[in-house]
Amino acid sequence: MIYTVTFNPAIDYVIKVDNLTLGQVNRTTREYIFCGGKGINVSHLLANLGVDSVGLGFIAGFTGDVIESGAKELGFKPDFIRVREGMTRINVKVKSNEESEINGLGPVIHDDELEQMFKKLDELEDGDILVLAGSIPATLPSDVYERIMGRLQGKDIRIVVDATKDLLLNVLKYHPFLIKPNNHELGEMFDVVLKTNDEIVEYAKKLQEKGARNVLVSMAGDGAILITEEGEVHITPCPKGEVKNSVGAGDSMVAGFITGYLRSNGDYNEALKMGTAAGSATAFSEDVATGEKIMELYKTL
Ligand SMILES: Nc1ncnc2c1ncn2[C@@H]1O[C@H](COP(=O)(O)OP(=O)(O)OP(=O)(O)O)[C@@H](O)[C@H]1O
Ligand SMILES: O=P(O)(O)OC[C@@]1(O)O[C@H](CO)[C@@H](O)[C@@H]1O
Repeated sequence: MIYTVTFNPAIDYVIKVDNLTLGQVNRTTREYIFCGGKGINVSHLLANLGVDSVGLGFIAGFTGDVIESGAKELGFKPDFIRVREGMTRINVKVKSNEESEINGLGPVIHDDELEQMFKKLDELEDGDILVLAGSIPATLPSDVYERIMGRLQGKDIRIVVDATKDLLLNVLKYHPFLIKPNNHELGEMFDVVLKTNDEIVEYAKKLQEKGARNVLVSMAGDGAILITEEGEVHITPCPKGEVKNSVGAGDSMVAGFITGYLRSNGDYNEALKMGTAAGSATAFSEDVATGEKIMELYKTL
């Protein structure tokens, strides 16, 4: 089974505003509300491709209820832990002349609630896939991803981590199957600005030296570079199209990659192709892309 963990789910409130002006009343011209958070987006896209998954994470308050019922509608099994303090956040994504995001704090997670999550994850079995994606609420210890991976050591579980900076760097010693920084995040980890594909490959390999197995570096409209555990470098451009909402493109890429990898019995070219199709299909959609849209783009790659 594939399990996704979203420590800090969100309702994404995506609004379009003409010429956003700070300090004034602005009015939306379009608005959308989606169930979000990185792991949830991964489960959503997997469901759109007909792949089953279980969504784990913490929810709270009435916004948490929306996430729970939303998950069922989106087609994956919710197994969230309801926490007692605070509420699931609402993240605001403003599309104007520029794209801006305001991501909320999320609820307070107490030690006993975190322990419940550890217990659930202890039940994972050989052959399962675990996706740890997104930020963690400020009330949680910053080594929580490391602690999860440490507990699962010794089991044959492929772990995918989509996180930034120290959250990601600190788990590399546990040899995650896949990590997916974007090119900017990769540069930030080493305090450099990466401009060329050669530089991206060089720094992605440094993450492998630290323990990562496969490193997938996404580059928004410029495609992606995969460095496999065998040291092969695959570079893929991405399809061109009208970008409608790139929120969740990275999560879609992760879900597409997993689907392509599983369906082809471990062919990394296929995984990258499906990942690229899924990422771009979401960028060209208002919400996480449908299976039809993904397969349409996949055929063009
Ligand atoms: N403008 C675009 N045009 C075409 N494809 C895109 C575009 N933006 C994203 N994609 C697709 O989605 C993939 C992931 O995008 P990106 O690098 O923006 O991930 P990310 O930074 O993790 O995204 P996010 O945090 O918004 O989910 C890209 O490799 C590409 O396949
Ligand atoms: O605050 P985090 O956890 O880093 O990111 C949360 C988030 O921006 O990521 C998803 C897109 O990748 C959105 O659905 C969600 O709002």
